[in-house]
Amino acid sequence: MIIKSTPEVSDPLRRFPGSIVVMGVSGSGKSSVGEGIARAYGYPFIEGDALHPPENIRKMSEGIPLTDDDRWPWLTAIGERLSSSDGPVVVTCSALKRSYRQKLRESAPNGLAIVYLHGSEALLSERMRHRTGHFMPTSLLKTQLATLEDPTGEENTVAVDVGQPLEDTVREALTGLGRL
Ligand SMILES: Nc1ncnc2c1ncn2[C@@H]1O[C@H](COP(=O)(O)OP(=O)(O)OP(=O)(O)O)[C@@H](O)[C@H]1O
Ligand SMILES: O=C(O)[C@H](O)[C@@H](O)[C@H](O)[C@H](O)CO
Repeated sequence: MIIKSTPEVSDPLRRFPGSIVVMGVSGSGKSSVGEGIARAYGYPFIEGDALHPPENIRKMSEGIPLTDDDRWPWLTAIGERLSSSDGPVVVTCSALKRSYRQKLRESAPNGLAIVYLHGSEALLSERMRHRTGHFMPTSLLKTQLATLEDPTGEENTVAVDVGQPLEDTVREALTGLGRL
């Protein structure tokens, strides 16, 4: 008897053809997971925090939350990287509000997937407390969570719970991207 193989429901190595934004509040794992996705796909990795104007970094370091006006030039800089890139890239950006994500989507010429990393406040603050040499104080996590507009259900969006080992988080993100 010949058993016809069914097509894979989800192939983690089926690469999303456009760029990918890895989003979430501070400490949700954007850099770690973004690097993992970029490595798996062979796409360049862009650390969104490196595109902040120095004044934004100074504010956050002092425990002052950013405003829309602070974030807009930063989102523009990230959008420029998306629009000027020759091929798809993976970029990290907290992208807390729907309007911010809309701006990023409009900047990506070949479509944009969003990987949304989420976890409990207790878990995220614990991870932030344990990392060293990062400018972002744990005290800002509360305002990050208060500002966050959940992207679940938006176009080309994959939500991943980060309450699991990093490799599993990356694998789940790749599986979700493979389904888009
Ligand atoms: N399953 C996991 N998924 C993601 N990150 C994890 C996981 N387990 C542990 N971590 C750790 O959580 C910490 C926060 O991750 P990371 O710095 O990548 O977050 P981030 O969202 O980029 O933060 P920020 O926006 O503040 O720069 C790191 O120390 C990372 O190693
Ligand atoms: O949107 C914001 O309030 C900020 O940009 C932050 O989210 C940081 O960029 C980042 O996450 C660093 O910890």
